[in-house]
Amino acid sequence: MSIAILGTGAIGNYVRANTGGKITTILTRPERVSELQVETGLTCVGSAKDLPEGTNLLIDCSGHVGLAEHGPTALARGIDVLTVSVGALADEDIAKSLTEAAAKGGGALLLASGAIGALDALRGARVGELQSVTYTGRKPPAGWRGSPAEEVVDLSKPLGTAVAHFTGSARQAALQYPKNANVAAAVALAGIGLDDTTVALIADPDAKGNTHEITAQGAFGELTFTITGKGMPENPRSSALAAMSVVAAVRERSATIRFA
Ligand SMILES: NC(=O)C1=CN([C@@H]2O[C@H](COP(=O)(O)OP(=O)(O)OC[C@H]3O[C@@H](n4cnc5c(N)ncnc54)[C@H](OP(=O)(O)O)[C@@H]3O)[C@@H](O)[C@H]2O)C=CC1
Ligand SMILES: O=C([O-])CC(=O)C(=O)O
Repeated sequence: MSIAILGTGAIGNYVRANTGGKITTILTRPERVSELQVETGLTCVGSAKDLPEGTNLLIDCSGHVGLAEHGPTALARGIDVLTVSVGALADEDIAKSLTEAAAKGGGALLLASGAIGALDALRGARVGELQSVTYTGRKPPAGWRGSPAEEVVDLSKPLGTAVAHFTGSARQAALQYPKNANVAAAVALAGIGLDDTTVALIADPDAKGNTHEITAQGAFGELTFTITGKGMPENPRSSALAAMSVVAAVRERSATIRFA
């Protein structure tokens, strides 16, 4: 298996450090190719067109823009793309370009479970009638820096109480919070879709970590799921589990017994 990675931030570096040398190529911004090559000793390229022949997996840990820029080219070359940037699919143009490239080239877009769980249960539950799914994302105030939460609440001052700075659909959440609501999109895509999944995003001074909660009702019964994830030291906005879920997906790719 020949694997490339896009993104050398908190998630990308964790993934590279925990996949036992399986990642041999870094796809980066063109201006960073030489510097990263010296720093890592790996093959570095500035475009998905230049990924070495034989690459069969590109791991995207870069965010929506990186997936939109490079995903279609990789998929059109028949390279599978495993992504954490799930919320990018809320943009209909990006979703169309990824879908068409995958259909043309035969690569598959693989969605990492990321910072959340219970997606397997939602996928099963939607086979029966799934009536409602809600997702609530709760992070300490610092976890919302650089997001539209700053237009609603002053994150530089101590918050006395929890503030819900967004309520709406998973599609709106994913489009407005590209660095914070990939989980909302994943819940929606596993369940009743981006427009019918109800989302609330909360800055909470008492939050013990990045808390994600799902409730669902349907023919299967009822589901409540809560996880409080630790933020990554390099980027408290991103939960460590998001990076771990990518490592798990890479490890399981070559396993003969694995979850379907
Ligand atoms: N599915 C899930 O559960 C989760 C998904 N995410 C998603 O993962 C993304 C990455 O998270 P994290 O690692 O913490 O973020 P970081 O900001 O730490 O790292 C992002 C990395 O991606 C690179 N990058 C961004 N855009 C491009 C581009 N257009 N071309 C090439 N490289 C690019 C950055 O490079 P540079 O420094 O040059 O900008 C940087 O190396 C988040 O933005 C979010 O969308 C995050 C958490 C959970
Ligand atoms: O890492 C998290 O806790 C969730 C996150 O940022 C996202 O969904 O984009």
